[in-house]
This record gives sequence, C-alpha cells and structure tokens, in this order.
Amino acid sequence: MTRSNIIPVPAIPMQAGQIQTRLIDGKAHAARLTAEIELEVAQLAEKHGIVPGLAVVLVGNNPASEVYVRSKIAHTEQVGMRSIAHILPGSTTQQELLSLVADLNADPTIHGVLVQLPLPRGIDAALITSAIDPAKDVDGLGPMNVGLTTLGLPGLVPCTPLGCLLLLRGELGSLKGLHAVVVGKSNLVGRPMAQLLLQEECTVTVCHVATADVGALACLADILVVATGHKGLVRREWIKPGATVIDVGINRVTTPEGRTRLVGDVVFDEAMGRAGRLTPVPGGVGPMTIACLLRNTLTAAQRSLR
Ligand SMILES: Nc1nc(=O)c2c([nH]1)NC[C@@H]1CN(c3ccc(C(=O)N[C@@H](CCC(=O)O)C(=O)O)cc3)C=[N+]21
Repeated sequence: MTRSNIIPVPAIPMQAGQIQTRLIDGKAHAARLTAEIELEVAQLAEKHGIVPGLAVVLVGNNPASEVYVRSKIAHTEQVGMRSIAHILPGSTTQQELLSLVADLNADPTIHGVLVQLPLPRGIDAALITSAIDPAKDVDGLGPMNVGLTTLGLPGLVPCTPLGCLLLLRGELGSLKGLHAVVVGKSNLVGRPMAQLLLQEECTVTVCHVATADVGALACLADILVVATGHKGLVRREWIKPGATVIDVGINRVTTPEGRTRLVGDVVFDEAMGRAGRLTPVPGGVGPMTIACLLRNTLTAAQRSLR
C-alpha cells in the first residue's frame, strides 16, 4: 500500500475549505444602475420632451414569460419610461407578428422593441429578430447588433450578457488576462457573453453540449459563466478555488413541501466555500438583465435624437 492510500490526500487544497465566498448582490448592482437611468430619463424629458417607449411583445401563454414581461413593464414605469405590452394569442401567425413589428418600427413614440423568447412553434425567431429596426433592437439579438457587438463597435448589447459583464467589472475591475470559461452557446447568452469577454481581453473558452469534459475546462476558469438551463450541472470540483462564478441558469423546482422555487445551474451549497464570488439565484443576474433592458431602451431613445 502506498502512503497516499493510508493518509488520504484531499482532492481540494486545505485553504479551499476556508474560502469565504462573497455573494454578488445583483439587486444592489441593479438598483445603482436603475438610479442612474432614472436621472437620465428625467433629463431627456426636461431637455428634449422625450419619454422613452418600450414595446414588449409576448406571443402565447408561457407562465414564466408572463412573469418576466410583467416585471419588465413594472420596472420600465418605475424609471419614468413608457411601456406598451402586446400580448398575442398562441395562434398568432408569423405574418401577423411581422406586421406588428413593422408597425412598431414605424412608430416614433416607440424607442425599443422586445419580442419575448421562446416563440411558439411555427414562428421563426431569427426572422422576427431580423425584422426589428436595429436602432430599436433593445435585446441586441438581430444580425446588425450581433455584428456590432462582435466587432466591439457601439450597438445594442444583449441584456443578460451585458448584465453579467457589468457585475464582473463592478466586482473585479479590469478583467484583462483572466481566463473566462463560458458554459453554453445560446444566441441569447453564451455566444454574446464570450464576445464581450473577448472584448475585455479575457482568454475565453466556450464549452457546450458537445464538449467532451466540461469540468476539466471549467476548473481552469478565473471567471466561470454558466448559462445552460440544467440545474445541478456545476459541482464543487468544477470550480477553481477562489474563482468568480456567474450563474445565469433559472430553473423552477418543486420543494418536498410542494412549493416552487428558483435554482441556478450551479449547485449553490457546493459552490459556497469554494468560489471567491458567486451570484445567487434569484437575486443575481436576473435583476441586472432588467436593468440593462432599461439602459438599452434609454440608449435607443437618446440616439434617436441624432
Ligand atoms: N427576448 C428575450 N429577452 C430576454 O431578455 C429574455 C427572453 N426573451 N426570454 C426569457 C429570458 C429570461 N429573462 C429574465 C429576466 C429577468 C429575470 C429576473 O428578474 N429574475 C429574478 C427573479 C424572478 C422570479 O422570482 O421569478 C431574479 O433572478 O432575481 C429572470 C429572467 C429574460 N429573458
């Protein structure tokens, strides 16, 4: 028997157990951002008589989407902007949706257009996002804004990745030279996130569903951004001791008591004491997504003056 069999060598360095994980307070970061936005909205009204208008389009009845849309509308009004909800039945055709988007594009009182995803079967999401005027594409998901973001040029940046970036900058300052691992390659989060981190001069690794050993790459990350929608994916061993972990996952689970609650993609209890900083779910990325939507709507309204 070798010595290591008698005295078990801990898989984790001893100090790792002593790490004090700092929770990243997304609500507090979002509140600061929102206060700035509120001020600029007031200035825009005073100097130019403009009230930023956001149109939120929801097709079909997805209970989770309805909650987000209500929340978006409430926040928009809190900062003094106007929001217009278009709630359409699940039977809406692609043509009907395209024609609504065309009307919103032509409406000078609307500065931002957001079509909530996912869309019902039979509607091509890429076609719809492409139809939104790039100047009003506050989700930043259309080809023009995706291109601008990728080139590092000023356009409209997708809200969730922008929110994650602002959290990272706020917590860490410069991200230059850090190794960022992004898990997930969705158009909504993973891909734009990787582009923004590249812009910050991070070394970026993108892992996805076909990656052979995600854990082996994840544990090299100084910054680990997880956006897969798989609860329990990220275990303790996947996290480099002291790393900053951004959990974008939102998964609804039912507790043994029959209540529903939200969990992320990271096993929270295992990340505590291992990560240096960690975003909770809820209260992490979610509030920043909403704040960034308001930021983008304000930006679109400000640019409409030029
Ligand atoms: N075109 C489009 N743009 C989106 O930005 C978009 C979308 N489609 N489809 C769905 C996802 C999801 N999403 C969230 C926004 C806020 C919270 C949020 O505020 N979450 C709170 C908790 C909310 C709760 O308790 O249910 C939190 O994490 O603290 C969550 C999720 C935007 N999305």
